[in-house]
Amino acid sequence: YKEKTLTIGGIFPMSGSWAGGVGCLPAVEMALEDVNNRTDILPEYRLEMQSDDSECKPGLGTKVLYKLLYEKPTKLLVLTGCSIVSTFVAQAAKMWKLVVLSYGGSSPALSNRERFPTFFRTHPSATLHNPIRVKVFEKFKWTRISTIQETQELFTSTIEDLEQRVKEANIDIAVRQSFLTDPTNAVRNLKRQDARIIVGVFYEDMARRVFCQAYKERLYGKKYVWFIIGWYPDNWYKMKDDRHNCTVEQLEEALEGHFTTEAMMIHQEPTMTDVGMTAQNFTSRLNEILNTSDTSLITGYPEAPLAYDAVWAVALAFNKTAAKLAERNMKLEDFDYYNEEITDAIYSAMNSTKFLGISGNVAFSSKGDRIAWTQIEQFINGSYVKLGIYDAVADSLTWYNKEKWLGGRPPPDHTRVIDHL
Ligand SMILES: CC1(C)CO[C@@H](CC(=O)O)CN1
Repeated sequence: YKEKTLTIGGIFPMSGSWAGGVGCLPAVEMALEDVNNRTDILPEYRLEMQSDDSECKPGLGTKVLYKLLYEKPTKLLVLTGCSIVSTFVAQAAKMWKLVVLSYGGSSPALSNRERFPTFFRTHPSATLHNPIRVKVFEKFKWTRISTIQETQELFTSTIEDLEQRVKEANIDIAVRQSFLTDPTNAVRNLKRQDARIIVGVFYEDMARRVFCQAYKERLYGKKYVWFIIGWYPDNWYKMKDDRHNCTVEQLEEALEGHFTTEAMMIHQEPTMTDVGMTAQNFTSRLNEILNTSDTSLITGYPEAPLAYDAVWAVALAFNKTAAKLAERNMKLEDFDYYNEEITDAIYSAMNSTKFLGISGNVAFSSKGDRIAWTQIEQFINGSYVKLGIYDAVADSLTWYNKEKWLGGRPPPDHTRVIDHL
């Protein structure tokens, strides 16, 4: 029992623009231990991993991939983190008939079966923020929206997806602004063009500059609603940053009442999952392994459930594939980077993944995208309050009626005659 070994490759960013390997590698190792302790999963095989650090750099990530491929034993699949590394690895991996599973890739560009025919991800695409944004626009009858984005591919393709969705909902994006490093003019133009309901997509360092400018332009308060990204670190606006000259109090004033959206990366119920523990069990085990009192300092900590579930998705897919291949008198260990039949079997097993993991229901769209729930919060008196949860599959929005309006009611999306009376 478990006398044979199957090996996968793992590429983890331990430093760089997203050092998510710090929180995710321990979660992957925990999952490998857990699946190898299960006698009902891969009873003939131990699942092992060879991994290395990409520093979230595509070139180094590619070098790690080649090392994994040219060193024995044969790898049956590769786990990746950062989007930028995943795009390089997933384009190369198909030449070795390898399935790639990302636990940390959020870029919408990865939802492309032409470029990435064997790619899957347990990390949701950044476009997952858009359906709940549209749902909330409809809830408050906002049909005139404005957008402001940092010119990065991640944000450009997220706004493109939003444009698509709002059009289908008969909502209009009346004002579009973008900036590279200095948002001053973009924010000024939003004010000039009477933007009211504003979706802002940028990294947290730019968010501080945007809201400092919003403070100066008075583009905040009871007439405005800002929607920004919800996965910035806690107290992101309090970080020391000499690229803007506002005080924390000024930023807090400009930020009062803003909404954030984010994908939910950990199961919200205390219920037992299909991986044999509750989300709380997972969290306490991980905290013990990380041996830290302040997990907010661990990059990749929020994404750790995605990494843990990625290993389970691999183990369950290999389990299914082993049985399928046996019908054709083939074995997983026959894989040799050329055998398309084995890749196809792994691909179709991965494609039909469906289990309740630590990160919630794990399932993939036809493009390999993670299907997940999203949540919306509001910044009220200096802290975030959960306003609602959206399940896009069931198209159901759960709303807690906790929102606060500085003007006592939802602001209109444009100037109305009565405003002048
Ligand atoms: C939510 C976030 C921080 C988005 O970027 C991901 C990293 C990436 O897409 O490269 C990790 N998770």
